[in-house]
Amino acid sequence: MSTCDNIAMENFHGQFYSSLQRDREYAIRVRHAHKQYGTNKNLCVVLDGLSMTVPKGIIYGLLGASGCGKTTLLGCILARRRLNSGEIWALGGSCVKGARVGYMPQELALYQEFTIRETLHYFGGLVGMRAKKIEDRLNFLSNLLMLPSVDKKVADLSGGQQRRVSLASALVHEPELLILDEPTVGVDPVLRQIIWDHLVDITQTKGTTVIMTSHYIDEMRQAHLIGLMRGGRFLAEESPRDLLVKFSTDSLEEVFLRLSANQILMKENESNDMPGKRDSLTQRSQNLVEKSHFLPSIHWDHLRTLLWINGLWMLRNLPVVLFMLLLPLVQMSLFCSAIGHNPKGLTVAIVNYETQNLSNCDTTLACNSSTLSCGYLYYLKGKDLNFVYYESDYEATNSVLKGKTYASIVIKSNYTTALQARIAEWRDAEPWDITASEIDVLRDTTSKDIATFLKIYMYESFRDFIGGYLESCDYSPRVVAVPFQWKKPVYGLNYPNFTDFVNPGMILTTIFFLSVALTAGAMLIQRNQGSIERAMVSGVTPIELLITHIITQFVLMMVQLTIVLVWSFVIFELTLNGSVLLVTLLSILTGFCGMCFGFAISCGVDSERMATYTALGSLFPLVMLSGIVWPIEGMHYLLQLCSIFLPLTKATESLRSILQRGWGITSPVVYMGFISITVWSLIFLLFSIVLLKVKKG
Ligand SMILES: Nc1ncnc2c1ncn2[C@@H]1O[C@H](COP(=O)(O)OP(=O)(O)OP(=O)(O)O)[C@@H](O)[C@H]1O
Repeated sequence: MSTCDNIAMENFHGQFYSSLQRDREYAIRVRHAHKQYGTNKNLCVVLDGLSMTVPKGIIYGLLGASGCGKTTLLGCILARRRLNSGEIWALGGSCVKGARVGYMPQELALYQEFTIRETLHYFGGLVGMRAKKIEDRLNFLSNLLMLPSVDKKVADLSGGQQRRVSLASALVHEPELLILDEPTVGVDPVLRQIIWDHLVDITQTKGTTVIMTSHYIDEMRQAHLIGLMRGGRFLAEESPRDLLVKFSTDSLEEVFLRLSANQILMKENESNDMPGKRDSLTQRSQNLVEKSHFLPSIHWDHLRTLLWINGLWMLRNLPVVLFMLLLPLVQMSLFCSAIGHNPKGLTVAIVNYETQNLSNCDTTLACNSSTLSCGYLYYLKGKDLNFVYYESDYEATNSVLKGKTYASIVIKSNYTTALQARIAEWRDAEPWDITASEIDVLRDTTSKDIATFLKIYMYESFRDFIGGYLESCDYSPRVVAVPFQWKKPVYGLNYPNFTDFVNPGMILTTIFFLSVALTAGAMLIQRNQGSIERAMVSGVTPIELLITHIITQFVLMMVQLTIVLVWSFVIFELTLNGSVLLVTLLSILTGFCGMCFGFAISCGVDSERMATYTALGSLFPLVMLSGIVWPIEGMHYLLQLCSIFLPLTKATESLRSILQRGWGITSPVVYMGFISITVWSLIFLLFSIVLLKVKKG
């Protein structure tokens, strides 16, 4: 049972039972409808106690100036907008949707990239029509509405042709009730008459009820009944013939003008004589705001058609889809090859006062060596540095000042003898020997990482050099080593690398934000094209929309995920010590969370531009505060508190522990990541559903 039917069932009881019997004779009955937009300051009352009666099997023309509320009234009849107060009964229930109604909105609300045939199969499929029947109707309607080749894309049609496809989409399933918002705009007079003849024919032969709006007042002569709307009410609701006779004219336009003038006069009298009458009228109207339920109402026809249309959309937008699939590949390739590797080929200025003759520089480490400086430089060069030799420390300093080199290394003239003395007489070493055995280093530390790496290279090469020299003198190298015994790390590598640290966060951020972009983009495109609105009138529920989008995006996300994981662990061989299954599951949950966030964004904002700003605006705080590029322990304690509540923080910690520590799901750090990302997905989903509900008004 659909949401609509549920509401109708609720309202069967009590005071409405008898009136419902009466309402069954009418296609539509509206009583004391009040609808306003905005709040106190910007209050705009569109329907002001309006009542409307549409018998079955007639054409009802809704006329009125632009902005008088015709579209709003149709939206309320279709339960796409809520009344503030008043009652609406449509085809015997409190709202009407699905196969019983055909709706042509004012805006086009068609997928531009689909052909006429695909468009009609989409709308027919949504209301459960079989393909054969749709084809028959397609032939009939394309002849009737003089459509071009049915295999032409909607985007390639003229404005008038596109509106005719929109009309055909409303007519395809031969509904009981047709609601057409300006169906004849942009249609030439001959075709306009053909459309009118068809509408008259289906009211007579099939008992169809048609409610239509038009700006061409005089074409409404052909309607059985017209409602002239102004100031939120009807000036008249009669047959055009009666109105023309009553006002002794042959122009409906003149009738409208004279009724409008009467209304202005009456309003002036009302406000002089009876202030407050309007308020009491509004208050007397019973508030029967439709209760919208989010009970799962799922139809296979809807799911099948929505999935087909989503797949077709991807096929028609192949460059966009390919871009979304290639993006993670490019991103992971760039990340793995550009981030976290030790800098190589750094240029360093060298001044070796011990020997300026490089060809004579003996690098052999022997106890009686006279050029130990050459030995040290040999080890340092092994760190892949690029040496530039200078004759004086003045020149070397200048090269650092001018940014030609990252550091200058100056070795004093009696380096070897001083170093040998320092080692042999370590306790009684003379101060000048200590000074002469020191190497002077001048660095440019504007790049923290390069400065740190240079320092590490110099320490490590000195450790290896001095160790080799001491061994050649039969000393233990440990005598001069820093007195720590670095055991093999419990988790991680002897030389931890930055790529491994950032990779878990990188994988999750990539999956999360690609899902956000895909989902928010697809939903907004459809919403702004009006196709979601139209699908909902065809009976599609928000839950069905969510399910089909989740399935479609899920397929894309799985491809993206496979690319990201294969690139990280197979191609770039980053550390993977834990379970591949857990890594995959956590990544899927993160992608799902991204989808839910994308839904929330698309429900919360109205334009793709705002969606992009929101997604970008959330990307940076998430990357900065989730411990992805820098440990959370290094952040301000207030930010540390914030970071706990972000969706990617616990998930990143969890993935890092799986990848590097090899921990399983029983570890609290690991399962907290799973719990946190699941809770966030639910929060985003609930938020989307609440927004959908609230925004409907
Ligand atoms: N979502 C909204 N929020 C605020 N105001 C709205 C909203 N939708 C419509 N309105 C206002 O309500 C009034 C009636 O709009 P509506 O679209 O129903 O008019 P209309 O009679 O269909 O106009 P037209 O013939 O030009 O299509 C207009 O003044 C419009 O600005």
